[in-house]
Amino acid sequence: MSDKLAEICATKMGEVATRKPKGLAHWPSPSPVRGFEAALRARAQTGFALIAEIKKASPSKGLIRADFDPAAHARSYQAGGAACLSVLTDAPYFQGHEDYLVAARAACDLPVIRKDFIVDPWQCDEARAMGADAILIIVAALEDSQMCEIEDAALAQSLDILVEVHDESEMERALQHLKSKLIGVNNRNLKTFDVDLSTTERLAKMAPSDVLLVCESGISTHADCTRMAQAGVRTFLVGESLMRQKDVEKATHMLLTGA
Ligand SMILES: O=C(O)c1ccccc1NCC(=O)[C@H](O)[C@H](O)COP(=O)(O)O
Repeated sequence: MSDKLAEICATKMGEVATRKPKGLAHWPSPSPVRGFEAALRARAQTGFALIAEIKKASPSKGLIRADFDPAAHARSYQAGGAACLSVLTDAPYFQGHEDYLVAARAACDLPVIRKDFIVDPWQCDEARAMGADAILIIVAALEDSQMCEIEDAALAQSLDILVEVHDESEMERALQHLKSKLIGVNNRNLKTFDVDLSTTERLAKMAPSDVLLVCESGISTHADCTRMAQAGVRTFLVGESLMRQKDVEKATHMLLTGA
């Protein structure tokens, strides 16, 4: 595990150990789950499928968007053609908040992943209570037994799971131990924060045909998407490059269609 990821996970474990899960008392009426993986699979059959990320700040770039409005972003992403949303709820490193997920999901019809560092199964219950449709499992952050427990907790809540890998050994662990067929290859090196799209091209060769691969991080143009499609990957998770745009709807459409 990289030093940065270890630091983030230690912070998250401290937080999880010292506070109680927020549940139905906090979010009294979670709406029915929206199919996250199904939406991506449907869209990837006919074009590029986009998970558009609502990301105020990041460890690598600091503040990305000062005039941050998650509901407005959600509407623009949907109008621009996104299939799903990703909303950062981690506060210490991404300046995220659970309220951003609630606001974004209420503003559109898209399925939403709670983008956070899930280190304890109860975070899955909390994710569903706030309205999330999917959670992230970061293979690099967890032991095999931990990631299986978290996956089972997510499935018990009818949540979809995006499994995130960075290299060959993490891809092998994901394929060997987890049930989810939605696997994201993160192109960001967590030691240097450099992004290298060839990571997806390399790891795509390892994925069985029933796995839907998601190319994560460092995508900023339609040409990037077209390049990834040569490796058989038609599904993308994009944050920063869209968050920095003035006209988010137009930029989302341009990313997906090239026009
Ligand atoms: O974005 C970061 O700086 C970062 C640093 C450390 C751990 C994770 C990080 N990002 C999480 C993500 O997976 C990205 O937000 C997501 O793939 C979108 O990437 P991008 O399009 O490059 O914003």
